[in-house]
Amino acid sequence: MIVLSGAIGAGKSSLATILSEHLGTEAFYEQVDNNPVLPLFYKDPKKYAFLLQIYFLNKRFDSIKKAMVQDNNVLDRSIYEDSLFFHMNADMGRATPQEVKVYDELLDNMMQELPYAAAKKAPDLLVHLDISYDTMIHRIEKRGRSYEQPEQDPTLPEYYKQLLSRYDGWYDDYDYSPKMKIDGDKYDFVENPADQKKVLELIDEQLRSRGTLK
Ligand SMILES: Nc1ncnc2c1ncn2[C@@H]1O[C@H](COP(=O)(O)OP(=O)(O)OP(=O)(O)O)[C@@H](O)[C@H]1O
Ligand SMILES: Nc1nc(=O)c2ncn([C@H]3C[C@H](O)[C@@H](CO)O3)c2[nH]1
Repeated sequence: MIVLSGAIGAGKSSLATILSEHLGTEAFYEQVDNNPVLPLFYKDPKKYAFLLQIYFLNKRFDSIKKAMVQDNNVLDRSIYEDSLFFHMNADMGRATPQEVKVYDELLDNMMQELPYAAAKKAPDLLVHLDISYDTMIHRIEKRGRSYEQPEQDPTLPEYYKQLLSRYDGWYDDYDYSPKMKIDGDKYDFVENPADQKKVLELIDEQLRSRGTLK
């Protein structure tokens, strides 16, 4: 299983489609447009942060179990980033220490079950999409989900900046599997075929060296 990571609008869903088509495998997507809790969270984060987190945890676990059945299936966000989101929200006062404790223990407990539920516990490769704040805002505007737009809520730019700064440390500390970083500002793998080819080559190279691509 290949897992993609990156902030909001980094291009994970787009790359999951491109990469899985390239490898002839299946992509597993985060529940967004059909997620009933996400718009509630953006409207009232304090009330819904914990519920949203449990929603994502449940869906993510389900995707991991399905994705791990075959080499090189692609998951468009890691379960470890959910924890990054939740701890950031908790530090902003949107979840109580008790909720954090319940979440952390539940996550830990569920992760211990993974080797029984799936073939392997960790991904074969993490592909991190690194983007700047300007790119992030541009992509969020381009995609146009209403509840994510900065003009809906003046606190969102600060939320996005915090998220990006936490991602830097998160990637450096990540050690569950081999990892690689793609410069999401530099490579327009959505609209530029030469960039797309280059990004796929970079990932293929890593997969070959790990023995999951012949
Ligand atoms: N490398 C890229 N070059 C140009 N446009 C891109 C690139 N990556 C993504 N986009 C565009 O940016 C928007 C967001 O991309 P996408 O939905 O793939 O991001 P994501 O990382 O899955 O976001 P989220 O975490 O919110 O689910 C889309 O409109 C997509 O077409
Ligand atoms: N609070 C919170 N916790 C998560 O684990 C999480 N994962 C994703 N998201 C939000 C970001 C995008 O708006 C949208 C799509 O990624 O969903 C999250 N929000």
